[in-house]
Amino acid sequence: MKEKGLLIVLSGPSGVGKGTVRKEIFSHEDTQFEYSISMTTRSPRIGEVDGVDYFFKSREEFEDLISKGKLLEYAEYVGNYYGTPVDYVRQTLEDGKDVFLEIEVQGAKQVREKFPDGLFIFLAPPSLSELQTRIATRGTETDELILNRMTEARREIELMELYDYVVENDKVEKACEKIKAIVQAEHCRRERVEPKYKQMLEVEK
Ligand SMILES: Nc1ncnc2c1ncn2[C@@H]1O[C@H](COP(=O)(O)OP(=O)(O)OP(=O)(O)O)[C@@H](O)[C@H]1O
Ligand SMILES: Nc1nc2c(ncn2[C@@H]2O[C@H](COP(=O)(O)O)[C@@H](O)[C@H]2O)c(=O)[nH]1
Repeated sequence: MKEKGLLIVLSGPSGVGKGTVRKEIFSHEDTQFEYSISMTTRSPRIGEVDGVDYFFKSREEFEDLISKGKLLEYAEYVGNYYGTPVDYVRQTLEDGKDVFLEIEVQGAKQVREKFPDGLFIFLAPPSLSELQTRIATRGTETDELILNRMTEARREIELMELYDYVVENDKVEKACEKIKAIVQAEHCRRERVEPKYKQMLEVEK
């Protein structure tokens, strides 16, 4: 029987660098994970492409997906919906491939309930002031939205102890290496070789 893939959830406050870290990981050809593109009702930022960065939806379309059970998880975050398409995730895991989700903390909590054996990694900022600087430097939010995201960030950081691992995103390369090492270690931990040895010992008897 084909082994199922591993569900990897990268979460953490807005602006910590989840997208930057994810893009760096996926920029390498040897990366074996499949990225699940989220749905959102947020408007595209300059340069964002529908079907690449997100599937951009109206509120009506998103609420229809919720009512049809098409989302593995969803959350309303600073005035917009964000959610993960359930069919894509389940099918890709069934195909034996690892799926990588990059989502906020409320959504990660819901995924934990449905996939308790997923791998949950919290990306933490070096400090709150550095987090605020990163959101502001990105230049995508108004001053009011930066404050809203910082309020959320304080709540989210309190929940980091619920994760399997916390990785500090001080330097992007270092954070990526740690995440890849965690995933590799998790695969080794799950690879059960006992049946093979039991069989060998049986043959010897
Ligand atoms: N290690 C780092 N050191 C300095 N700047 C960083 C680092 N990681 C990311 N950044 C910068 O911080 C800003 C926010 O990064 P990014 O958009 O990846 O965050 P995010 O967690 O994905 O945010 P959101 O959840 O809002 O989408 C970007 O301008 C990015 O270039
Ligand atoms: N619960 C979910 N959160 C998601 C999903 N996709 C992205 N996100 C998170 O939302 C915030 C805001 O994102 P932004 O692109 O507007 O900056 C951020 O923390 C994302 O990680 C999802 O499918 N579900």
